[in-house]
Amino acid sequence: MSLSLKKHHSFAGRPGPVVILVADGVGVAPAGPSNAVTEANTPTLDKLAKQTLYTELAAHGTAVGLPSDDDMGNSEVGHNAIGAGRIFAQGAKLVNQAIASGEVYDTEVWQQAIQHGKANTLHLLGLHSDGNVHSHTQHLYALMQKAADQGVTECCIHILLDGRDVAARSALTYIEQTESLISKINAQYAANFRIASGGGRMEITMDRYEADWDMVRRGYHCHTHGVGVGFESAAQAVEAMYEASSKGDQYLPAFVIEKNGDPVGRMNDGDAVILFNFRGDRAIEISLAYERDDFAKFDRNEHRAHPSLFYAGMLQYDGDEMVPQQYLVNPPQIDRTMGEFLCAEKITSFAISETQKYGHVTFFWNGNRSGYLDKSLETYIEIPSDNIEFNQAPAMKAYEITEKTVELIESGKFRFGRLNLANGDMVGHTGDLAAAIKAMEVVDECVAKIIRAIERQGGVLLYTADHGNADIMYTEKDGVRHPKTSHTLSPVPFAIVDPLYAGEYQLSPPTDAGLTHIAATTINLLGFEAPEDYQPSLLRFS
Ligand SMILES: O=C(O)[C@@H](CO)OP(=O)(O)O
Ligand SMILES: [Mn+2]
Ligand SMILES: [Mn+2]
Repeated sequence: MSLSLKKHHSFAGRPGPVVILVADGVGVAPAGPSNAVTEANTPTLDKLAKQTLYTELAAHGTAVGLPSDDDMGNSEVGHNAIGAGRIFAQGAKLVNQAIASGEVYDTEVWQQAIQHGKANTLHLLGLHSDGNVHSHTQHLYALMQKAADQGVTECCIHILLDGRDVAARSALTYIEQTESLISKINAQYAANFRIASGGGRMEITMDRYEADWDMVRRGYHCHTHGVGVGFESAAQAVEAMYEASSKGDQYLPAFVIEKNGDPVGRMNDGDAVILFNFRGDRAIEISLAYERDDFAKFDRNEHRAHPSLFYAGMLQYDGDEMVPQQYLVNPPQIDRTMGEFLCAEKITSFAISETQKYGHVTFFWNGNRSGYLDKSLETYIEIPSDNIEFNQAPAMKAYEITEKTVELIESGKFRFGRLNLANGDMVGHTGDLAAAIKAMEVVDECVAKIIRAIERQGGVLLYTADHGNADIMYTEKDGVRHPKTSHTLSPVPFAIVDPLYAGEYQLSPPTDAGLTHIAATTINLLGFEAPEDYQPSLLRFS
């Protein structure tokens, strides 16, 4: 199918650029003391929610290609949906299907992993929860059971504690479930399955967008060479770390399970390693560390020589850079994204965010493609994020992103642009209500500044979010508040700020309006008819 767009039948577009502002993690939930969005003083956002050109969009579950409507949204599926204008079955669903059909075990990669596991040891590494954003323990359990059924007796599980997609201190629940399957398998097959190492996902292994390679270094040495504080069991490790500080699971340090002072599961030559995460952003760096011969981001031989391993991912996390080379399930094939259509029409555009969300407005936006679609038309800008817990600096880099965005809008060089303000999400994940309120006030100020630039240029601003987070900061049970660090199932706001608006169109959202409807809407506002197979525009033109 061709990538060219037809001129719109009635709307020629505005003189200034169309800009999409994604306020990451800012959903719409009932007002109340746990809602940082409504508790914050946000005059600009309040005004947007009251205008006629305002609606709310579904941002979770089947509307964004997840297995069920119990699945909260996340940045990957949210930005994929906004950029692609259609619903694609996402990693979580594709892995469920491949496991249910047994297809995953027919792959050459699985069979080779089993050969290595039978001759040596199979290592399964990944995020250890049922959050279904990066991974799901049911996937881990299916792989463990199948490996055992196929004759693997030596298997090490390396667990990354979550507390970010699930309750802040829920690691012990998942450890208990995993230990119980381990006991069952070990009894059934006289096998030696065991948890070998672990640590909090924001402390080791799962860095993204090269924000902090040291995290990956710590995780690599922990899982591979057994470097970390030693404990007799994972439960004991977590209990001891809970005693020692008030940190949630995501921030707990690296630990190693030892027997008589020796790690129970170092990686050795000839072993197989499977990373069972399905989402890409936080899986790419550790994959590079395991599979690239010329890897140079840190010294893998610092403690012991880097072993020769058979490495595979659950999915291929980056199809352009082919990371990893070996994988079990084909990733979603997201084609014909909005960016490709706009480039084909020679529309100039910018994308900007800080490191933590930079790949969201580029890689995820473009259907998981690395790099520029067309460098002569696009400008991508990354403002470096700080490596701290973001409740300590809830403004993050929002002011810097805003200042640069205003400059890009006013340069007159761009017809389209998108930016992501990370605050609602990254501060929301810390579970710190006061900081999240502050974060929302910063977002409000930044939105106001961007609106003024749009007004000066006669452009259009689309204000929205990719999923909820800051809109529910705690839950309450028996009078006790439990911080909620995860995303929410909330819809997200969608407001059009069009200073030259003269009634040329009305907002007319279908009942199932979701993030995938933004692309066609944007294309209309740029003066084109949307591609026929896109989810329909939210606008009706008179
Ligand atoms: O931090 C992350 O990796 C996820 C939560 O697991 O958040 P987001 O989808 O907003 O990037
Ligand atoms: Mn997000
Ligand atoms: Mn998030």
